[in-house]
Amino acid sequence: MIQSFEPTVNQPKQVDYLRISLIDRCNFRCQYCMPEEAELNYILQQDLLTNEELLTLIREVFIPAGFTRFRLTGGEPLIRPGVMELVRAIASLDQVEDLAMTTNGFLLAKMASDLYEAGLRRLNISLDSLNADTFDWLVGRNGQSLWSQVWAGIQQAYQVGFDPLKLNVVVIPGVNDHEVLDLASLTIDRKWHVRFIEFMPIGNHQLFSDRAWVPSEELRQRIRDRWGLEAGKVRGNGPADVFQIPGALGTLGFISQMSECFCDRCNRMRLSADGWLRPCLLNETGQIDLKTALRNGVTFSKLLEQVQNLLVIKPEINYKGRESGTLTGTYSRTMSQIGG
Ligand SMILES: Nc1nc2c(ncn2[C@@H]2O[C@H](COP(=O)(O)OP(=O)(O)OP(=O)(O)O)[C@@H](O)[C@H]2O)c(=O)[nH]1
Ligand SMILES: C[S@@+](CC[C@H](N)C(=O)[O-])C[C@H]1O[C@@H](n2cnc3c(N)ncnc32)[C@H](O)[C@@H]1O
Ligand code: SF4
Ligand code: SF4
Repeated sequence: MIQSFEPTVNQPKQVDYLRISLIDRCNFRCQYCMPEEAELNYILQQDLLTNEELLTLIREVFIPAGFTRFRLTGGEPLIRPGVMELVRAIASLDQVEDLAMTTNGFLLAKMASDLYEAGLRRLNISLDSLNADTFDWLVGRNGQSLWSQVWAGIQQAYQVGFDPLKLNVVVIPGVNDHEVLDLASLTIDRKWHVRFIEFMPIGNHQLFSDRAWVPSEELRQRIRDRWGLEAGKVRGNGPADVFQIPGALGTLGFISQMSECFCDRCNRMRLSADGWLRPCLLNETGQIDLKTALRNGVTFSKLLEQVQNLLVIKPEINYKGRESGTLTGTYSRTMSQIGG
């Protein structure tokens, strides 16, 4: 497996990265994603892609279409039955250059070691607060302190050797934005990569209208004022702009889909747990139902052709709604259903 860091340059990217949602369910109810009161129609068991179907699509369609990097997400990927076997099978494919997972970390203390042994090397873990009460409120599980369980999962993943280890923080004004310096300081003597994500209007519209989002540049200025901030020496495959505190072991990433536009370097598509291929997170145009086609016996070459056609038109589909009001529209699938 090839390490995925590369020099700091922004250039148009080949679309070679597939985010796969393994399941739309979750053991958390994050306020910004799938709050307790949200009425969600979960995918029925029979509509989920089976492990075998998913592997077939990766082997026969996505790899031939040029995808070499895969991220497993959800919902919560670690509650997907058979996740370990799936990781092992994907990691063993020769053409797979990068296999990563985005998780809430709750089950990592007991699963990190087996995941590493199965071939996973990169983990992005959500950690929105260092305060147990704020965290429990944010993940919608008041009264049960989950923070220490997630923190133990992060430590375990670090010890097992996951590198890079990234922590994702969705910054919500008045909720956790005052913790930005504390969270940033985690990178000083640990080789962790803390990424601040601007809150997007998918998931909890009420919270978004009440609180809105904090521009990354404002966060950077606070960090600059405290320690100074320089361009990161390495960057990932994704939308984050990478910086670091001078002399720090880790880095700081800023995912700024509200204040900036990184769509010109978009290198990804998304596959939902029920087999819909989506060319853009924030634009619902152009999705294709690969599961139904596969189950109806459409040939692999025909499926490949459909994906290749979608790749051709993806630049036209990439998110263009900033000025035309898409941000206030409602999406038919939420973040937990798309995979972030
Ligand atoms: N607008 C937009 N946001 C994205 C995109 N990819 C990721 N994000 C945002 O970044 C968050 C964190 O993404 P991760 O799942 O950690 O993955 P990543 O940052 O792309 O991963 P790396 O491969 O480690 O760089 C997602 O939940 C989204 O909020 C994208 O293509 N477009
Ligand atoms: C949908 S979750 C799925 C994976 C896993 N359950 C987790 O939380 O890491 C993927 C990412 O989406 C982010 N996310 C969810 N809703 C968001 C929103 N409305 N705005 C910005 N990021 C969001 C989460 O913080 C997480 O980093
Ligand atoms: S952000 Fe992740 S952990 Fe939180 S509710 Fe959404 S899917 Fe679950
Ligand atoms: S908003 Fe769409 S086009 Fe832009 S980076 Fe995200 S997925 Fe790609």
